[in-house]
Amino acid sequence: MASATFLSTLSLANKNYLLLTPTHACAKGYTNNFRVSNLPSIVVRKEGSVRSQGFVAMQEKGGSTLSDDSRTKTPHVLTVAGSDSGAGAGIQADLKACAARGVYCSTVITALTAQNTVGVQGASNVPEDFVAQQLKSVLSDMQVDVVKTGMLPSVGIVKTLCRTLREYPVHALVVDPVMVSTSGDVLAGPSILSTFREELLPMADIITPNLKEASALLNGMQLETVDDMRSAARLLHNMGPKNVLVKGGDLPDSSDAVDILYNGHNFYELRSPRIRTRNTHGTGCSLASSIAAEVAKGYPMLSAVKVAKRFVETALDYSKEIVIGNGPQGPFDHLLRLKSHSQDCHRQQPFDPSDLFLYAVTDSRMNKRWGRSIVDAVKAAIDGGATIIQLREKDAETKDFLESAKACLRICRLHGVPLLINDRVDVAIACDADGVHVGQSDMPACVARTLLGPEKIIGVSCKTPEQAEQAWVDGADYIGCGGVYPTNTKENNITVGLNGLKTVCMASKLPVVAIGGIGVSNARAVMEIRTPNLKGVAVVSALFDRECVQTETRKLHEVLLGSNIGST
Ligand SMILES: Cc1ncc(COP(=O)(O)OP(=O)(O)O)c(N)n1
Ligand SMILES: Cc1ncsc1CCOP(=O)(O)O
Ligand SMILES: [Mg+2]
Repeated sequence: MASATFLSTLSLANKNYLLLTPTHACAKGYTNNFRVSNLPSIVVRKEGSVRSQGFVAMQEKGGSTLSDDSRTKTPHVLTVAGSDSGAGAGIQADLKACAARGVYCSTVITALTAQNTVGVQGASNVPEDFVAQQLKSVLSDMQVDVVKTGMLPSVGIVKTLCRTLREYPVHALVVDPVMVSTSGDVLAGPSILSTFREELLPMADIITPNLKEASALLNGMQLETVDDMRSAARLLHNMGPKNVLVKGGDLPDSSDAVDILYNGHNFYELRSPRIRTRNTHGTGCSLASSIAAEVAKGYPMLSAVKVAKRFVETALDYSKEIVIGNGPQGPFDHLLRLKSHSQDCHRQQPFDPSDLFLYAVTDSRMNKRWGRSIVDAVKAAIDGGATIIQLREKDAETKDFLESAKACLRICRLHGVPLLINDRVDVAIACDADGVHVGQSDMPACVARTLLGPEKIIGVSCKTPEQAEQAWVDGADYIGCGGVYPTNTKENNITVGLNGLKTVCMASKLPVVAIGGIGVSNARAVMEIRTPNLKGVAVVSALFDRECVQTETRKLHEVLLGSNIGST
């Protein structure tokens, strides 16, 4: 075990590190807080604590000692809990909650349960010595910040955990004293209560009982009001945990969800509107894991609890209509992804380069000039044969842009035409558009990719082979090359001509759409440069600065079909 009480060297990734005692670290300007922004986030703790005797890792370089910011530690939660085969609660919920909250999560499994949305059909405890082995494997190697406990089904397992935590201290311990599943099945019997009270609770930084669990820990005390919850929190605090969160989800006659947090000095009443949903299985596990995640990131307990509670409420609200299983209590979606995928019958198709064939790019000024809404413009372009739409609304207020984008998206989805947003990655995310188009001075494509995820379509404007190469490296799906011809639509835009287009097409590993001054009269000439990855033309004024968008789109469509290039 690394000790903070002496100075030593440690080899990490073939580099030598100095282990600093808390005294050294504080003298260097590190605080006793767990994580300080911009500083290496390895724990510095007071000596004598049962917590982590952590250290600040300092890289030795050429005799001088430099702080190694490049090795910022990943926040790490270890969950010690039971497996839920239905994956709504237990280990599986903990993993999802930690993933959603952006921390690493390792697992020690204490029991296997056969479980679904109806209830718990069976449970089998993992032997104590194998729980001990799992704990040792993770804690001896993986720099765990916070241990979170869930189902601890035997006195022996609780004792094993407490013993191992004394041997391998961590920064914080979050105890969810799971005793009864949400379906009412008993997961830890009364014999465990005294071991909880005497051994586990005194080690905890926070415990998170619901009303039934708080009552069981307090020998059956009646808990029916918020005042009762406060009394329970105080009594539980006397058992040794630093903080107590009594969850009032089961409180009768309350339209709000009220939880009481008590830290021995102050009571905090955390109140939020109750979310009416069937899908609450695993709420307790997820809340405790989320608290653990925020503590692992370095938040103080009150902030951690508030953020965790808000996260779970958001996920519950998002998951209200999800249908999984036939029982009374369904799981919810921690990653806020399942609803749009499962319920949207017009979901996005994977990107197909042939969609670039007739690429219609809207322009708010032109539509205004011709007295049509952006939605009408998009409808007309699709009716005329546009194969992809980009909303390029440079003057729109964000709120109006978002509303229009949502309306356009409904139309596009109905017709199976992808809808991209120009420049505004935020708007694309907010309306769940199919992707974005960004230029060289917009948000870098690699950042947009991180924000949008792997499935969305990203296009990048490129005038040179180098830019085309970078777009590919950044994870773009296509490039827009131009202006091929002079244009009034974009000010100060350099024209690359057909030669520039050809050069970029030949260098590009990505499909290309040509843009700039293109219309019925010259589209054929553009396509005739005959490079296989030129898939189509992107057009603004030749479609939208005209009286009838549908007619102009149809004419261009015919020209492109006539050129017989790029459509496959
Ligand atoms: C398909 C397509 N290609 C290029 C552009 C131009 O994007 P950008 O360079 O960011 O300029 P603005 O359109 O934002 O003025 C485009 N929009 N679409
Ligand atoms: C946005 C853009 N990027 C390069 S040229 C251009 C304008 C294209 O508009 P138009 O089709 O009216 O020439
Ligand atoms: Mg742009």
